[in-house]
Amino acid sequence: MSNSVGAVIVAAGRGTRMGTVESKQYLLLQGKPIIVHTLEVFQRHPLISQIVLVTGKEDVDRCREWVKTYRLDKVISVVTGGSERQHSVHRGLRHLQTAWVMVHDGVRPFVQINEITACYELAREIGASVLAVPVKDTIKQVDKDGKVLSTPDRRSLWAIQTPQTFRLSELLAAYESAERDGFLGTDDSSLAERSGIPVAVVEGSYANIKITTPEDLDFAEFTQRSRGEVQT
Ligand SMILES: Nc1ccn([C@@H]2O[C@H](COP(=O)(O)OP(=O)(O)OP(=O)(O)O)[C@@H](O)[C@H]2O)c(=O)n1
Ligand SMILES: C[C@](O)(CO)[C@H](O)COP(=O)(O)O
Repeated sequence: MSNSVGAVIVAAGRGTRMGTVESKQYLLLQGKPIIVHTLEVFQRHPLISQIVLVTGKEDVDRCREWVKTYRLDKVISVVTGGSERQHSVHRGLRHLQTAWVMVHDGVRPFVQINEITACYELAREIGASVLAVPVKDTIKQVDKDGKVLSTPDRRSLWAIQTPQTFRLSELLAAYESAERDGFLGTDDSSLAERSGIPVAVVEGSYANIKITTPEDLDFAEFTQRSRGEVQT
């Protein structure tokens, strides 16, 4: 139990920026739903013993079917999410029984096995970890009228991805505290940070995109095809 690792995969969003009728996590990539590609990476990882999939109420049945069809036997529960990502993660966390948890976006199917391992190892050492990449562009802080306020030093800026790894009990406490205080964050680490949990970054890959807008689908098709060709 002390080293056991579970994953909460969140897929209860509506994908409004993608603009498709079908929610983006269920669009097909090389003939398979994006969410299944994501689940398969965690299913394959030897460290992961349990997976909780969080999805929309109307999608629970088809997700359970895919769990059977694709033999995703580490998936212990398919549960319904909430109106914000944070609520969906919180619901998922309550169903895990492991010591450690990795929270991951269902629409990041290109995370690699070695990245998951590195995230777990750094979390064990530091307390918590997030996968991330250094930003490539210059970032400016801009006010509501479009006026540039400052240019932060790029060397200290990282674009944060998932997985994000924590002790399950500590992350649950951070989620309870955020709920009590009405704090809404855009990632899990921001809740951990405000609870005083030390978090460190693991340098990942620019390929671990969050499929968000239509142009991401071209990249996703290309990446999935080329990875398939390398494996065959
Ligand atoms: N209420 C929500 C919102 C988001 N997510 C999940 O969190 C991940 C990251 O969210 P994002 O890519 O921003 O997805 P959406 O919220 O679906 O996209 P949009 O903001 O364009 O509607 C996705 O796997 C999404 O399904 C979730 O489980 N529950
Ligand atoms: C958690 C996350 O993937 C980190 O990049 C991201 O913040 C989630 O995106 P959302 O738009 O806030 O749902």
